[in-house]
Amino acid sequence: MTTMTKAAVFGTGSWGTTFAMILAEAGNETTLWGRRPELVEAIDRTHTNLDYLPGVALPASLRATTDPAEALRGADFVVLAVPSQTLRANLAAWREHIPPDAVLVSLMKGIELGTTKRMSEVIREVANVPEERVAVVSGPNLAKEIAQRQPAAAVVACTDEAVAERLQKACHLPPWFRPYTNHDVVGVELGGAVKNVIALAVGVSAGMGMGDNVGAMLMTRGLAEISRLGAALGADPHTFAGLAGMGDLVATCTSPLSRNRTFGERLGRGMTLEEVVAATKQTAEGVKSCESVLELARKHDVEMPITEVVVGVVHDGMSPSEAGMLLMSRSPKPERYGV
Ligand SMILES: NC(=O)C1=CN([C@@H]2O[C@H](COP(=O)(O)OP(=O)(O)OC[C@H]3O[C@@H](n4cnc5c(N)ncnc54)[C@H](O)[C@@H]3O)[C@@H](O)[C@H]2O)C=CC1
Ligand SMILES: O=C(CO)COP(=O)(O)O
Repeated sequence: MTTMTKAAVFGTGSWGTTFAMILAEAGNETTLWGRRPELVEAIDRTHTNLDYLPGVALPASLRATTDPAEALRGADFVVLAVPSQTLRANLAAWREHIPPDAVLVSLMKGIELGTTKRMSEVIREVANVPEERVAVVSGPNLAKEIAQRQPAAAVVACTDEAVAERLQKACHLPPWFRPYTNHDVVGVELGGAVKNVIALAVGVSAGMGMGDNVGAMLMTRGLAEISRLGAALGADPHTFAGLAGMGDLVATCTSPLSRNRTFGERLGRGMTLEEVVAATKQTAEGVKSCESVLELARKHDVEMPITEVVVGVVHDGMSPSEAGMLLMSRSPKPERYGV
């Protein structure tokens, strides 16, 4: 007799809820953990998440709870979808209930402020687990499209190929969700975190009224920045041509659904930072992670000019036109990729 795979998903935001839908429909016994009792109760009873996914019918088999111990009981996969900057504190509160052999899965796309750690590093440190028990899911996965059952592909990364394949199997749901495996955890995570910073830049340019040449320039040179940082941190350069690199960069930088692009667009249109923050109801990871990405780049002596001006515009009062001027006035150089 085969027993059902059990998954606990932490975070009832748009991506946590959508990924929990996929896991539940793929046949895993899935429980969603959330902070707010009213929302959790509504998900559990009415199978809807009106706050984050209005109009979407969640699978009847998907359970929800505010009790981490209940969600984690017997879990094979512990999927983490909270904001990157709160993960450390969240996980510290949950770790005592995590089953000893469970695989911890990060859906998050950020770099921790202060430590410059990737989410898989934070998970390993706080939950005290080896790298073979930590996996990352990333790629062009705008949650709202997937929740409406549009097809999407993703990358499931783990240094242990067998673990990646196990997770791939658990979330493979034809014709809706197609996960590929990859062993390059560093590259997959960097692609996901840094594309948010580049999406802020593309958004600012669009908000200023710039056209597609500017967007394409920022995306392409942004990919060069991601690749340079990846090379310095030991990532596989091929990862950045894949779904978690180029794929996610294009989806996020071009989609009106992207919170990061939209945040940038509002700044580019002349709204103040306070106004944009007040108008942004969901997690736009690049807003905080641009600072930790830049710090990481400086630690490793990597030049990231787009990231620098994003930090300037978002945090240091630089005007969007000053940012554009700075980028375009850099000394001319040959186009070389990954250096
Ligand atoms: N929405 C999307 O399309 C995708 C998002 N991601 C990543 O997934 C992660 C989560 O994003 P979303 O679900 O979109 O965010 P969201 O903003 O929709 O939801 C965040 C969730 O975290 C909870 N939360 C906020 N502060 C918390 C705290 N202090 N402690 C515990 N829970 C807290 C919120 O209540 C909410 O349930 C982010 O790192 C994001 O970059 C990745 C792929 C796609
Ligand atoms: O990561 C995402 C798509 O893959 C979502 O991007 P935003 O966080 O900018 O909405």
